[in-house]
Amino acid sequence: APVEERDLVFDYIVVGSGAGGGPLASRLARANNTVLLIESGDDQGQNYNYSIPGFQASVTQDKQIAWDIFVNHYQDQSRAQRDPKYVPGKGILYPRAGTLGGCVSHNALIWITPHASDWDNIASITGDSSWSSSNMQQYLNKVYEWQPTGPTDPAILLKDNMLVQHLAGGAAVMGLGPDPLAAVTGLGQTLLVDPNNTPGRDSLEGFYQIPLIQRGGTRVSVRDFIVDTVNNGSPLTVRTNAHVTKINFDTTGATPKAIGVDFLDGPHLYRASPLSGAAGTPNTARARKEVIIAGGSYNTVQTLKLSGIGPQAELQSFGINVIKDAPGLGNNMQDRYEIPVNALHPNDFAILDGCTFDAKPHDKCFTQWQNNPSVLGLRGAYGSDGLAAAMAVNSDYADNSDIDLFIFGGPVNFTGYFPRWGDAAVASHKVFSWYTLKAHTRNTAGTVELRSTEPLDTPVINFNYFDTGTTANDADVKDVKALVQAIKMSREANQRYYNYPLAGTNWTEQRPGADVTSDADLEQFVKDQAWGHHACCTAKIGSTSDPSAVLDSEFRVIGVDGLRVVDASVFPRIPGVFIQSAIFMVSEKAADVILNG
Ligand SMILES: Cc1cc2nc3c(=O)[nH]c(=O)nc-3n(C[C@H](O)[C@H](O)[C@H](O)COP(=O)(O)OP(=O)(O)OC[C@H]3O[C@@H](n4cnc5c(N)ncnc54)[C@H](O)[C@@H]3O)c2cc1C
Repeated sequence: APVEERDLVFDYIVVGSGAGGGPLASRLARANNTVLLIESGDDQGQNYNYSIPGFQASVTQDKQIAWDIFVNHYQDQSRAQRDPKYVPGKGILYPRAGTLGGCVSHNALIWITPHASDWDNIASITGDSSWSSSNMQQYLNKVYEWQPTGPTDPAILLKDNMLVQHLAGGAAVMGLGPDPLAAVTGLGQTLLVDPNNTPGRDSLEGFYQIPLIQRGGTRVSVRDFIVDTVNNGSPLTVRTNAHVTKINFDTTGATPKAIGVDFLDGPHLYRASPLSGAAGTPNTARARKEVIIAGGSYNTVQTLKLSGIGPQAELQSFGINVIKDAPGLGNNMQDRYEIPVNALHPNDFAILDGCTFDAKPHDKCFTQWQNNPSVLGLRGAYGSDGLAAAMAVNSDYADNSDIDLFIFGGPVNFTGYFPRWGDAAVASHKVFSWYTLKAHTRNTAGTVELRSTEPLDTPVINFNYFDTGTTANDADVKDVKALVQAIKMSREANQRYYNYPLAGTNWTEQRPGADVTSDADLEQFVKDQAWGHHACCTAKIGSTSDPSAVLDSEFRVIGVDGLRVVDASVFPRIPGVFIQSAIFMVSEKAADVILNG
């Protein structure tokens, strides 16, 4: 064989370097296995959009990083059009990242660890007690070996009196309102409370700081763990600018066995990238032991389907040779629902003075961030992701005692995702948003289907929101009503702002808007304008007797040898409040299962 081909034989091939693939590939290589990590994007670690937490909105627009995926919340286009974020002919923008570190390299950095019930549910579905919450704790400890976390320094927030007024209003709604005369110091105390490390935190309502994946005000995460793994001499080969098109199987035995992948070399090949257009150069790699797919909830499904694993009828309709009928693949997709309350002031928030969010010489906040490289408290607004603190709530519609509403606030004009949303989020310095993330959503009706057999095409993604999705046991009604409760709490926080007269100006509500008051109108607002960004569960782990399960409890694709999936798609039910910590833990667990059986 030519030298090149011999070079591309590894113990393990991992496809995708995000939350699922990055830690796993690093761990396998640190245990002295040769690993090929194939990533469609490239390394943007030196790009300020990556490293500055305050650029978490701008980074999703960075052409070097962005995968602009468009999805349908509703298939009925007349209904879809009710959302001002809708783009005719395309749908709703769902930002993804094609870069080293995956979406962890462009996300909002928020670090909230999963609920115990998330893991105990998998243990109970599969009968595999290694998924119990008590056993999963060790994997969180392993994540903390490489993942630093910490909140924004409260001192930064407390310098802005108008911001203090708003946050104190939120604390007051949660029964933790400081004495109006000592709002700054009282709020300072409240903001020391860590939502991940408070006893009983899964169900403890309160007002919390928001931990971020950062060290000293710089984003640090999966990308850095991968780079450190290469630099410490572990046998990890990272092949960036390489897009996997197909998994190859040996079908001579009784069970098909994954033996490698075909891929295309070249930058920005995937058509979700604004820089796409090139066709790439075909290449192939072989795995001695296993192939692990970690392309994320959309791309893992696409890659498996193109390779002959998926619902038989769908594969046959595209003329794809069926390796394994997996009726559940691409179904069961879940996501949060999120919704804002935006309040507009006549004047700017002081914390944003001089911030132009472009790292140009006139960007005073950038200069401050750059001149104080390691002291978080001195780095100013850009050391934060702009989201200051959160109300954690168990809504009246929750199925158990776990927190199911996370209502976070900050001086950001956030209304969801649409083209150039990142510019809109920071262009005005006059808007405060309380914005709710609904955890433990009940809709499992989302789907990812092939658009064509062209691997560089994006798939067709339907979320089937609310009443067009899961409706059994009033699932949709309860989710809507919980979100309406959150809007009311956000509005109450904005009212209580006036209890803390620190010279903040009067606000007017931009969205939902003063005229949207009845429950019926608020419910309609939620249905029209909610969005999500934690898509998951498209290749679920399940009991081997469940025909819709795609993976067994050890991440193996059921009915195929040498092939696992390790990313956001593996969850049977959407975990916790934020998802990256749960995926990192899954990735560490997968490494343990593969290395130690
Ligand atoms: C805008 C945004 C903000 C977010 N904010 C937060 C937050 O604050 N906190 C939180 O907990 N979660 C957040 N999330 C969610 C979280 O970042 C993702 O859920 C998580 O990164 C998903 O991990 P993954 O491994 O499944 O996929 P990804 O992280 O998307 O990684 C998949 C990787 O695979 C690569 N890939 C895909 N297909 C191929 C192929 N065929 N060949 C080669 N490479 C391929 C992609 O380029 C990508 O790098 C956010 C998500 C978004 C979109």
